[in-house]
Amino acid sequence: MRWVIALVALYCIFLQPAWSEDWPSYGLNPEETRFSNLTDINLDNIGRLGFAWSFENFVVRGRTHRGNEATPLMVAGTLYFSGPWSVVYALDARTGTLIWQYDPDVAGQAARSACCDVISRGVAYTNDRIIAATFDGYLVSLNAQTGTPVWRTDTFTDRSRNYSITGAPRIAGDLVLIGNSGGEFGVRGYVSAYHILDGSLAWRFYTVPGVEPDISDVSKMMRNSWSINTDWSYAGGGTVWDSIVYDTEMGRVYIGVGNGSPWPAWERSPGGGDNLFLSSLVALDAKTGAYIWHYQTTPADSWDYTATQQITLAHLAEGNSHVPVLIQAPKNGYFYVIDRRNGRLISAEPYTKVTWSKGIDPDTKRPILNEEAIYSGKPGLVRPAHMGGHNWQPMAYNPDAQVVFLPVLEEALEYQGYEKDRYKAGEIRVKARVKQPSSETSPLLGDYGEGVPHSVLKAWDVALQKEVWSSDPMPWWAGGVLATAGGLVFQGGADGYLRAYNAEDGTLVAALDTGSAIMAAPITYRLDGEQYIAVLAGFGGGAKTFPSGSAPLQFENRERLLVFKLDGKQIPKPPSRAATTSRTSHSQTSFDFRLASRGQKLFSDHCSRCHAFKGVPANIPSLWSMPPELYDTLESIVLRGSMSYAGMPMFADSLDSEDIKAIREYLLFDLYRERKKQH
Ligand SMILES: O=C(O)c1cc(C(=O)O)c2c(n1)C(=O)C(=O)c1cc(C(=O)O)[nH]c1-2
Ligand SMILES: [Ca+2]
Repeated sequence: MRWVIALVALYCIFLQPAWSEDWPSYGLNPEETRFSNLTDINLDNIGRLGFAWSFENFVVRGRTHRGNEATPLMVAGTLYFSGPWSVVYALDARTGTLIWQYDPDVAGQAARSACCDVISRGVAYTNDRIIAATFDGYLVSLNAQTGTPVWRTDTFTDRSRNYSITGAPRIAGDLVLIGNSGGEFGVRGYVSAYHILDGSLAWRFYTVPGVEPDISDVSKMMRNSWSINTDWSYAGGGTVWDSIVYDTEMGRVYIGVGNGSPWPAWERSPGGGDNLFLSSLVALDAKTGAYIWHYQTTPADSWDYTATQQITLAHLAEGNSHVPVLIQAPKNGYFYVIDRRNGRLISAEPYTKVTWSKGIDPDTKRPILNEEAIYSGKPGLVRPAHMGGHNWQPMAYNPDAQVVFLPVLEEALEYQGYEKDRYKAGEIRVKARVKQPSSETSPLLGDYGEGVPHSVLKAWDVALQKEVWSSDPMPWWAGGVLATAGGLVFQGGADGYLRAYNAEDGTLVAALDTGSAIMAAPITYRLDGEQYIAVLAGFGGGAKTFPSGSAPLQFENRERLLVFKLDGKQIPKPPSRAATTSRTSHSQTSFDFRLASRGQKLFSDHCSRCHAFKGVPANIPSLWSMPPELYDTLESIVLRGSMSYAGMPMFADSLDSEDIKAIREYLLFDLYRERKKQH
């Protein structure tokens, strides 16, 4: 008996992975499980969790606070993370003292290419280097001790298109991999691998065909899945904007590919076709980038059903053998288990209510399309909605229990085709719009429409492909997840709570009110014998307006890093939110109604993708509550970029002086009308 214990002890000392106390990569380990083996904080003492310290000194431009989506890294006592505008921070992980900060000075104009805020999901660490990707497309290697740049390389192939980067780079041996974003603007997706040593390009893989002739069998295979009438001025889409995973066992990387440009397949590729590799998982040789296999989750996608969501590597029993699998819950509502060796679909089951499809055909392994989801010539009511049943918010996987803890979005929206296609560089090019189900369509949802939108956390048995438990509903757009061997699952919420659940049965065991909406995933680390939980807070990203029940309706939306430990203190909250009322003392009293009505349309086409409509609370400043003098300087702001540093880009390529007069007329007329009503 004693030698068994000794062996176990030896195992613990020597075979414990090196990352047991650090958090050295985006998903904790190469498999990206986000399951930590730390147990100091556990089910018995979770009630004692409290506040340790916070870091609040983020680079903020102008009045606009942005979202925080990064997963911090903790390596040898230092925390590394990226915030809005791709600024990288290195902090003492015990105290929160800033060690260095690297600001890549992303041009404010780059915000023009943001579908979903100027955010960043994190950095990579390897051999005393921090590798960061900037929103405007550069990959930078920094000395981890000092933050001094070692090399910097431009990852964009075509700067006339609206590419951006929000995803975290991933390390694969001596290479670093990075994709990009812009699927909503008309770009051609690709992933690039660079040598860590000097930043030189090792390989690049395009996810959709280009305009050049096809030389390889893979590009011919892709091409054959697109119509010959494809309008390549949209460039196809297929951005690799989030998940890339390195399989150390097989020397491969798996990439998750995004939606097409434009969204409706019938507009994109008239005449049909699956449009490879949109909405697909693709396996590539890590050293060369050569194609190995793919599995397309949503053939001919028309709903922004990206397959960019987190990919986690696992092993599952199948008969008598152990199969290396990858698991993913993409936006489209199905949970996939795929054989890593060959891309074979092992199983797929809906993790939320799904209306666009009636299941996966067991023979063809393809989804069975529900024709009602097609919105050509009529609205299509679809669940999940375009933000997905699951978005970028990371999930966690306990490999022993074979259970995933998944942040799920419950939402249904109505899609409509949108003729607008006045192609100006820098405009959203999706040719579709989404709206709340109308009185005409919502009865069609039946019980599929109940209580949406909201968030839930689900425990999902990967082997059985079924739900184990589900949390109570939370405000929409809840955060990423961390699971620990202490029997706990952590998740932040838009309502500002950091919650801990009993992993086995989903009982809520702690709920700490931080006053700050949390979208990012928590991490945990251990230093000097003390376990910490750290999470970035701050609302933004693809969620533009503050959801009902969310913290920023009550407290100022601020970027924060919050760190917790046992027997901590009371959590300080941000200041109460200043009331934002429509107000101006502008003196204009007579209006040109035709001009104002044109302005309303221009606002909707160009401004509303960032600025919310009147009365809707959001973190991008409202155009209904500007200081009066700004209404008279709109032209210099919009056409000459006088506020571009703050992230209000120049629109001289798509709007002119007459347009600005119209937008101004609309806003001032609306404010005047309101003032009249009040008197
Ligand atoms: O197609 C794309 O290139 C692309 C990029 C991004 C991004 O990089 O943030 C998002 C999306 N799509 C997207 O569809 C989406 O729902 C989304 C949410 C968020 C976010 O940060 O909250 N980004 C993105
Ligand atoms: Ca997208």
